[in-house]
Amino acid sequence: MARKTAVKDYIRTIVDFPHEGIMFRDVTTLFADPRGFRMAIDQMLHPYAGEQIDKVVGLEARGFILGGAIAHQLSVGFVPIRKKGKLPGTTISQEYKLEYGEAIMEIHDDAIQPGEKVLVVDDLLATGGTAAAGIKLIERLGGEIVSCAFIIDLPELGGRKVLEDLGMDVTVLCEFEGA
Ligand SMILES: O=P(O)(O)OC[C@H]1O[C@H](OP(=O)(O)OP(=O)(O)O)[C@H](O)[C@@H]1O
Ligand SMILES: Nc1ncnc2[nH]cnc12
Repeated sequence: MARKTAVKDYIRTIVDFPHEGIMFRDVTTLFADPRGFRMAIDQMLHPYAGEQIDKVVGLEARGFILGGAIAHQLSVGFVPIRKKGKLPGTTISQEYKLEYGEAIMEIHDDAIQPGEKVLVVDDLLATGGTAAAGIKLIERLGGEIVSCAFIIDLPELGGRKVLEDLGMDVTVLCEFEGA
């Protein structure tokens, strides 16, 4: 490939993973490259310069990698939203739809204080089910979501509209066609 100049150039596509017909957009190649990783973090943060953000919330699992770096850069705390049964303290739960069946996300019930301004972070927006569950958990704790930031949007899967219909501001760094 020619010289990489954009975040999208660092993302690898694996065909037929985890199922036949899926074009898996693999951000590990972006994370592994110091220039690419810094570019992604800087660009994800850029729209929020000067905005008040009290907490960064990352969605399991790749949202933890991005969220940790972004929270560190902002000098604010990081909060994980995890799949059911992983968090040790008292949690609240939210069901969400997967391609097949349903799953449950959880957050510690003392992780966000009412009125705190929250930035939600994940690597990829597909159907929006994961992020919508995260949004509901944060709002149930009284958090005020400033925005939801992703590296990748898969527009054909409609997640951006799902989040915007929930009243969310959404930022993405790049789009890929196909599921
Ligand atoms: O918009 P959606 O249709 O909800 O899909 C997006 C989610 O799917 C991927 O995570 P995955 O469920 O593969 O979990 P993992 O990061 O723990 O592997 C991705 O990192 C998002 O969190
Ligand atoms: N195509 C895809 N690539 C990576 N992660 C995903 N999560 C849902 N769809 C995905």
